[in-house]
Amino acid sequence: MARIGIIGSEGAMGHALAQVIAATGHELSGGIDRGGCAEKLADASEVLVDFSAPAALCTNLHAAIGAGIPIVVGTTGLEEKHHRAIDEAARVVPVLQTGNTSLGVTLLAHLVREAAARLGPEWDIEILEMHHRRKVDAPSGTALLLGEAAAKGRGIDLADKSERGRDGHTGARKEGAIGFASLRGGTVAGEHSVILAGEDERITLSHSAENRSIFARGAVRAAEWLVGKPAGRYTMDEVLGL
Ligand SMILES: NC(=O)C1=CN([C@@H]2O[C@H](COP(=O)(O)OP(=O)(O)OC[C@H]3O[C@@H](n4cnc5c(N)ncnc54)[C@H](OP(=O)(O)O)[C@@H]3O)[C@@H](O)[C@H]2O)C=CC1
Ligand SMILES: O=C(O)C1=N[C@H](C(=O)O)C[C@H](O)C1
Repeated sequence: MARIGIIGSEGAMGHALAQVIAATGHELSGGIDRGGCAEKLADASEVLVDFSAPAALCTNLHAAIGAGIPIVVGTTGLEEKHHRAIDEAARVVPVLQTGNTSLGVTLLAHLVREAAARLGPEWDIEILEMHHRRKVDAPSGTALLLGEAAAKGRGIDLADKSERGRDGHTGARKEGAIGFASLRGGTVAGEHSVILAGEDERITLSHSAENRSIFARGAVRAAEWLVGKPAGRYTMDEVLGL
């Protein structure tokens, strides 16, 4: 059983995490939100779970390093500089970052990679996501994770091929592009579809989150798995043995 500290504890994910921590017999060492002291929380914890905001990431990584404990980063909307900071931190403590902690999406990424690897670039890949009206980042972390999986399958760099935010006279679709589209509304917990569109046929690989408990369960599983691991950057694949 692990002593788990939550960053973003009053948020939607913070509440879902607290429920899973209680239900699984782990101990909640505390929680912070904006203005809270990450160092103090880290000192009281065996592992941190961060579902807050990108602006908090560096402080949270430093707190984990200061206390010498692992951290799960579930926050999305991360940029290149955040990934560099995660790589740096992972030299000192165990860090797991993912845009989606659920078993279903972790498996879906494998299926997407496999499909992209087997189908040629004449199959257009489009990623569609829908989330609740409160979501502040787009495309979702999951959509980007699925885009990375498709790009890996194709042996290309996503940054070179991604098409985001089409509007106006865009011109025809570029061969080999990976497109993203984001919808926002209501209370949708998370819908993702990867559409592979070929000549006269289409494959759609989809995942629907019915509520946030799937993310919370995955994050708590990742947290308990990380305790005692050597420094390094880990993935949900490793946690779930996929
Ligand atoms: N990887 C995954 O599987 C999942 C990832 N997410 C991601 O997790 C994040 C949180 O989602 P959600 O819970 O829905 O969002 P909410 O807005 O409901 O909660 C965010 C919480 O983080 C707090 N927060 C904001 N800034 C800071 C800061 N600088 N330091 C500490 N706490 C801070 C907020 O406090 P305050 O109100 O005071 O600003 C709030 O309590 C998002 O990036 C979301 O995309 C969500 C679900 C699953
Ligand atoms: O903000 C959310 O709610 C979610 N965020 C993650 C994302 O950006 O993909 C995961 C999940 O889809 C819910």
